[in-house]
Amino acid sequence: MSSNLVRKAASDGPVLAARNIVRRFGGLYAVNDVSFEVRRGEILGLIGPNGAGKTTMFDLLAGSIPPSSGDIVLNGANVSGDAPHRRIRRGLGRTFQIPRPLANLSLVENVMLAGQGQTGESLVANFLRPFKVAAEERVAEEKAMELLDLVLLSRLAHEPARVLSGGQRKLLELARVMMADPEIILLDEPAAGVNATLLEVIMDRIREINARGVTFLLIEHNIDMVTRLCHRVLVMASGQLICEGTASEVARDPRVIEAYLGGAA
Ligand SMILES: Nc1ncnc2c1ncn2[C@@H]1O[C@H](COP(=O)(O)OP(=O)(O)OP(=O)(O)O)[C@@H](O)[C@H]1O
Repeated sequence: MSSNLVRKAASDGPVLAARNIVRRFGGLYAVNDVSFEVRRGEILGLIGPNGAGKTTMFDLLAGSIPPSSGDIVLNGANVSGDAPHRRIRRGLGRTFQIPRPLANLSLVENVMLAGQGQTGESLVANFLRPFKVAAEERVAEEKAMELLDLVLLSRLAHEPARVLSGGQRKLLELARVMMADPEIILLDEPAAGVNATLLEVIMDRIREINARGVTFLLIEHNIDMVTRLCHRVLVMASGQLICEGTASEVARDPRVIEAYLGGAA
């Protein structure tokens, strides 16, 4: 892949930061005063027992829901009030636990659809500037093919997405999210429902994309994957951040053991 598929860092500080984030659902504090920073270039894991608040935290970071209080800072800019598409433009990508590609479109079309701001998106522009639109589409297709190559799916590029296994859908999702040149990708349970062989491929691809300068924050229940992949790990329980450190540090922490064995910390 050419290096121009990875955008240049906008600043030297943390890529993403949560500052005293609170999110209530009625009387329930799903996220309760959580602060952390995602360092540029790292693979950071977010773990915790069921109901800890991890998915809610992702929804808050991506802008799907607003915080009750606190701030989200992306590349030094406070984006707490920004809609998801504005955060995508600022370099934040997100994948979902269960990817839902458009089943009847080819893989390359699915990846191209994730592209941003092409002239062809406007009907008027399409009519007035057909050559520009065609040229942009060619560039987008080339980039989509490069990304499919990166996730080892290029031989299936023109097959409909419905032929893919669960694990291959996760790889397609990685290519889709890369189409917008993210600086950081939020990965929601990349190992869920994936067979052991494909899991190795997914880990290898995440490492490769990370080596090209993309930062990752990932929610994962597969502790083996977290241990092998993540440079650092955050642990949430009952809406709070209870511990952070390397995988082996957090595994030894009594608060983490208590959270997993005894329910809430
Ligand atoms: N839209 C909502 N309305 C009400 N309560 C919610 C809502 N979303 C999440 N919750 C509650 O917030 C808490 C945190 O849920 P969340 O899904 O963020 O946990 P999680 O750590 O992602 O869990 P899991 O590992 O099971 O996915 C839970 O008690 C959940 O029931």
